[in-house]
Amino acid sequence: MSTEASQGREPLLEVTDLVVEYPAKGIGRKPFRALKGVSVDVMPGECVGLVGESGSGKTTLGRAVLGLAPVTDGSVRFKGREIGQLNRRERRSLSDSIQVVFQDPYTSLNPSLTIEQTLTEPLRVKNIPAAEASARVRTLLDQVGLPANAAQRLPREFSGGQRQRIAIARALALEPELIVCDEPVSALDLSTQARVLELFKDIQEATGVAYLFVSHDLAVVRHLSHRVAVMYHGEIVEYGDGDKVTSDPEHPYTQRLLMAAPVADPVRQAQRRADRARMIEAQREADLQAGAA
Ligand SMILES: Nc1ncnc2c1ncn2[C@@H]1O[C@H](COP(=O)(O)OP(=O)(O)OP(=O)(O)O)[C@@H](O)[C@H]1O
Repeated sequence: MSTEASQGREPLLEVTDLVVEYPAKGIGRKPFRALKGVSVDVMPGECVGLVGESGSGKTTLGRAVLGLAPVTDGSVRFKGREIGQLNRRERRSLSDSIQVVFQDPYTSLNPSLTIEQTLTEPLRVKNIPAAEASARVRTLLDQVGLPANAAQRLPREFSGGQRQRIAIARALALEPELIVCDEPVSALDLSTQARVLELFKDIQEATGVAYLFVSHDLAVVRHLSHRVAVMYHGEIVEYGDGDKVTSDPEHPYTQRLLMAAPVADPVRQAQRRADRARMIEAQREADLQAGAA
């Protein structure tokens, strides 16, 4: 099913029968199959919500889209190209086209860089002249609802919601076509969540960027997803129109999710996600450096 705006167009992202296995921990043990044949697609300018409980495989799917998961079988195609078969130059260009926003705005920003430095870093790698980069920073700050004087300040001077706006601005710096949003509002209080979700929506309307929006919270994905995929134990059990899936689900698991309480141990969950976000960021930076070399 496609959104009205995207009818007749090719998918931006096409994941087909994807299997991801993590290596066995210990001799004689089997690899752990985190994704068991997952198919999902995202059209240009669309938001596809990926919802499911902790451990269902959402982050693994997001990592596979970024080319960072051990794909055992199936395919991940971006604009028709198999991600695993890209050469170094193509991978670098993919890093520009697919960006990521993580859950924790406290750990995803470098505390020693000013906001201007944070936002110009990806532009510097692309050899964009300093004056042009500065102008771009002003535009990005405006786009995410922050004042121009935020540029000279450090992340610690901002609230969680403001930091997430900065992380979104950084993701937008290279004008990506797709942003993988990995629980981007889960660390925020409810009213801040609502404002940041509105921002995601406004940005999508203004720029036409597509989102793969990962969340454990059905209420969050409902807010901006055109389509919703529900994950359970490494499989997609329900996939379709966002309103339908989030208000009148067919699968018993989605029905339970609709009634479910939030995560049992949010502190542990946040810690695990922060660790993984750091790992993903380090891998992407290593990729970028390797590409720039
Ligand atoms: N690097 C890894 N090595 C081994 N197993 C892993 C690895 N990363 C994730 N897993 C396992 O794969 C399964 C899916 O994990 P994943 O993080 O994708 O789920 P999730 O739905 O995003 O959960 P959460 O919301 O808690 O992050 C889990 O059982 C997890 O323990």
